[in-house]
Amino acid sequence: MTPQPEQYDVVVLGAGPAGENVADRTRAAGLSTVIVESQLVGGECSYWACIPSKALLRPGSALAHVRALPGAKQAVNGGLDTAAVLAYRDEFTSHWHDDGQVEWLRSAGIDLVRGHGRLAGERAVLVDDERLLTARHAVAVCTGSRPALPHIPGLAEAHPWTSRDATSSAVVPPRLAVVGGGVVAVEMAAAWRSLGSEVTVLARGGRLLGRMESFAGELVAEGLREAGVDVRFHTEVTALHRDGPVTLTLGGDGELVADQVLYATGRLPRTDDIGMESIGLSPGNWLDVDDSCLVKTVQGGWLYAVGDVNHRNLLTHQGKYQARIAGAAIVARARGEQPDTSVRWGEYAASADTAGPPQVVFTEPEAAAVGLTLDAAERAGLRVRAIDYELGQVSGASLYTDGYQGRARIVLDLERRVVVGATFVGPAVAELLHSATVAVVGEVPIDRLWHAVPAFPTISEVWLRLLETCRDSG
Ligand SMILES: Cc1cc2nc3c(=O)[nH]c(=O)nc-3n(C[C@H](O)[C@H](O)[C@H](O)COP(=O)(O)OP(=O)(O)OC[C@H]3O[C@@H](n4cnc5c(N)ncnc54)[C@H](O)[C@@H]3O)c2cc1C
Ligand SMILES: NC(=O)c1ccc[n+]([C@@H]2O[C@H](COP(=O)([O-])OP(=O)(O)OC[C@H]3O[C@@H](n4cnc5c(N)ncnc54)[C@H](O)[C@@H]3O)[C@@H](O)[C@H]2O)c1
Repeated sequence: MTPQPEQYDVVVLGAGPAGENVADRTRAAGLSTVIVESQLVGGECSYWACIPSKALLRPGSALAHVRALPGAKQAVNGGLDTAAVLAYRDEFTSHWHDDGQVEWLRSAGIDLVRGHGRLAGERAVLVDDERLLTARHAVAVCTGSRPALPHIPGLAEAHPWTSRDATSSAVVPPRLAVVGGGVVAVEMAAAWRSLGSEVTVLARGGRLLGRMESFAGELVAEGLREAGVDVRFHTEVTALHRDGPVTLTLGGDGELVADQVLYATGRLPRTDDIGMESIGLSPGNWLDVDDSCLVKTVQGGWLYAVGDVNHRNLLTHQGKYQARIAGAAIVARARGEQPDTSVRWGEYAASADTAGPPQVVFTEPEAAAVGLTLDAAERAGLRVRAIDYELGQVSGASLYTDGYQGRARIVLDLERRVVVGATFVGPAVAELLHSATVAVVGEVPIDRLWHAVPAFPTISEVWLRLLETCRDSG
């Protein structure tokens, strides 16, 4: 029997950072809003991704900085306290309980329905076949993504770790093999190495962090190797066999035995079991959206897809940004307005998604980038120039740690004389990134940047050095 419909203005499917922020915006504007969640309110980010991974990484990076600082290093008598690091991580995930986030929903006036939601035709979501939620104005699909595992003989039987296990394990594997050369691979390799695992990274390509400038991957590989990680390139895993430990067969390069293997080989959309067929769409695909996150192939202006599930940028801050834009568009359309989603940097267009989003990789050294790489800018047809500077030559950096190593690059658009991309790699560069984001998004003319004076002696003085290098080299 079909349950009685419960009508809301907005139904949000998935309570990760994207879903929470859509709901926040629509509810704050006075639209009745319900959110459906099958696991924990807060999503992957809070419990199996950003938060636990950064809690695992931070102690190792703090220790590395102290160990590189004369006077302070003498105070260090041992390594990390593994139990204390894992306890710190567990605190940050609230021991995998979502009471705090449920309370936030309640205080914001957003209704929560727990269970697995599926679209049930236009403007309707059926939860566990028990409750039927209908939406007067919009349904927002915010179901996120999950790890993609390749088809390799023996992989399923080897019970590999995915990002979920790598961020929540209570046990440090003595030997950890990490397959992949992207962000999850390098961050988790760094974290578990700092906790004592013998880590081997198996990258099938010739570099790490393929979406960043190539020097970022090179410096991160160097940092991993200095920490004792065995980083191997052009290495393909062709089969796995678990017999207690797991044996990985490496195409053309023998075998590797490990206690655990992490597969960090990208993501798939969680759209395979959300009722896509009920609205004429195929399950299992990323949802293609316009700049206000409205699903392009669905008529009637009621279906939005926000966050990882639309594949624009798989990052929490971009999902939250899209949610603010989509929320504004839903509210405007609910008021009968026609929001103009074509205005770049306008209220209803997630333009920053396509300008190159900011991202920090929290390894040691950190890699932080925003906007276009030199290659991407050239491929986009821009006439550009890269300006590089060694970060270790900046006073603030040399004071930060002894023997500071790092590099900065800005990509300058020679026609418009604005910065279209920036990359910083080095210890503690994460907090530098927002200065670059403001310069890129604000399209600040390089002549005006001379007046943005960085304080002495901070690492930010690299901006001045980059401008001087640009001037001196014509
Ligand atoms: C190890 C790791 C580390 C990361 N670190 C960072 C970082 O430092 N910074 C950063 O910006 N990004 C990071 N990311 C990426 C970030 O986690 C994602 O971009 C972000 O979580 C996406 O948010 P979302 O709301 O789209 O989806 P999710 O966080 O995946 O949330 C989706 C929610 O929907 C629920 N759901 C799914 N299907 C249904 C259904 N049918 N019914 C009901 N509920 C459903 C899920 O249970 C989940 O709670 C990391 C990712 C990984 C894997
Ligand atoms: N600090 C952060 O911002 C942060 C941290 C972690 C994850 N994330 C986000 O999460 C997303 C997922 O991260 P990820 O590292 O899983 O994906 P990714 O796309 O960054 O990297 C996937 C890696 O796996 C490799 N790969 C793919 N298929 C393979 C196969 N069959 N065999 C061997 N290697 C294979 C790719 O070449 C690549 O090196 C990313 O888009 C990232 O933006 C962000």
